[in-house]
Amino acid sequence: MQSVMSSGPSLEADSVSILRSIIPGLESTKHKGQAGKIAVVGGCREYTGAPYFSAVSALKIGADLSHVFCTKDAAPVIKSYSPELIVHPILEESYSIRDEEKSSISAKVIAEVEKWMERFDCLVVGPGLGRDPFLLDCVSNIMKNARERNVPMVIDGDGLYLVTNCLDLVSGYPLAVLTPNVNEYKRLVQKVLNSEVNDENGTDQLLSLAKGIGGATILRKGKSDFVSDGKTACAVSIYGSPRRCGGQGDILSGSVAVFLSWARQCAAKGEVSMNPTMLGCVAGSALLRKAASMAFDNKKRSTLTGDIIECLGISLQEICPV
Ligand SMILES: NC(=O)C1=CN([C@@H]2O[C@H](COP(=O)(O)OP(=O)(O)OC[C@H]3O[C@@H](n4cnc5c(N)ncnc54)[C@H](OP(=O)(O)O)[C@@H]3O)[C@@H](O)[C@H]2O)[C@@H](O)CC1
Ligand SMILES: Nc1ncnc2c1ncn2[C@@H]1O[C@H](COP(=O)(O)OP(=O)(O)OP(=O)(O)O)[C@@H](O)[C@H]1O
Ligand SMILES: [Mg+2]
Repeated sequence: MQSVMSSGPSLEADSVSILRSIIPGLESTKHKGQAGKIAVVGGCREYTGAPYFSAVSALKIGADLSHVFCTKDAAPVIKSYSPELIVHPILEESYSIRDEEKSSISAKVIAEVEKWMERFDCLVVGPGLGRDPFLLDCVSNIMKNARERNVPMVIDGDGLYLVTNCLDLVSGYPLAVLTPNVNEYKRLVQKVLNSEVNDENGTDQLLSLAKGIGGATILRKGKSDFVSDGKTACAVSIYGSPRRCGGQGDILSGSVAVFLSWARQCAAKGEVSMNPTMLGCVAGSALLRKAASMAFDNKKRSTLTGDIIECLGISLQEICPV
C-alpha cells in the first residue's frame, strides 16, 4: 500500500514511490499481452506524428502491443515510422466519402474496432484525430462501445474537443481520464463550470471540474501537472524541461494508458488502495517529466519529442531498475 501524497501540507505526489509500486516485474512466466495492450484512436491527413508518439511511447514504457486506429490517408505514413505498431486504416473524413456512404462506413468502423475492443487494456482517444464532424461521430460510437465494455479511456487533443461538446460520453465514467493542456482545460472549465479558469483557487476548481464530470479523472497539464478524480487532488512538479516542443502531451497520453492499466492490475490484487486512474496519471506525468529533463540535458535547445521518447527507457531504469 502506498500513499499518493508526500507527507506535509504539499499537494506534491510521491510519484517515485507510485511508479515503483505499479511497475510490474519482468518474469519469464508471463505471456505476450500481459504487460498491456493499448490502442490509440487518432491520426488523420494533417496529423500523423501525434498518434505515433502516443502509441510508440506505450511500447517504450513496456506495453506488449500497441494499435493505432486512424484514417486511410494517415495509415501508410504511420506504418512507415515504425513496424512495431499495428495500424488499422479504418476512419474516414467527410472529404473522402459521399453522403450516402456515411451510414455504411460508420457501421463498418464500429464493427472493425469492436472485434478488438475486449483485448484492449486502455484506449487513447484523440492524438492527431482532427475535427471532421463525420469522423468524430464515428469516434463517439467507439467511445460508447469502450464504455459498455468497461475499457478505460485516456482522452486528449481533439478527443477533448469532442468530449467538451458531448460530455455524456464521459460523464459518470470513472475509467475516463482527461488530459487537457491550457486551452483544452479552459474550454472544459467554461463548458462544465460555466466560469473562467481561476488559478488562485486552482485545486478547488479542478476538484469541482472532476466532480462536475461525474468522477472522471483530470490531469491538468502545465508548469506543474495537477490530477484530480473529484475526491482528492495532487500535483507533479518534479523534473521537467524548459523546451516546449509539440508532442510531449502525446507521450504523456500513451504513458498514462500503460500506467493506469498496470495500476488496475495492482488494484485487482489488493496491492494499491488509491484510485488506479489517479496513480496512472501521476506515474505518466513523472516519467514524461524525467525523460524530458534527461533529453534536455543531452540536447539542450535542439531537444525534440523523439529525443524525449528515447529517454523513457533510461528514466524508468533509474527509478525502477531491472
Ligand atoms: N506532430 C504532430 O502530429 C502533433 C499533433 N498534435 C495534434 O494537433 C492537434 C491540435 O492540438 P494542439 O495542442 O496544437 O491544439 P491547441 O491546444 O488548441 O493549441 C493550439 C495553439 O494554442 C496556443 N497555445 C498552446 N499552449 C499555450 C499556452 N500554454 N499558453 C497560451 N497559448 C497556448 C498556441 O497558439 P500560438 O502560440 O501558435 O498562437 C498553440 O499553437 C491535436 O490533434 C494534437 O494531438 C499535437 O499533439 C502536437 C504534435
Ligand atoms: N510550462 C511548463 N513547464 C514545464 N513543463 C511543462 C510546462 N508545460 C507543460 N509541461 C509538461 O509538458 C507536458 C505536456 O504538456 P503540454 O501543455 O505541452 O501538452 P500539449 O499541449 O497537449 O502537448 P502536445 O504538443 O503533445 O499536444 C505536461 O505534462 C507537463 O509535464
Ligand atoms: Mg495535446
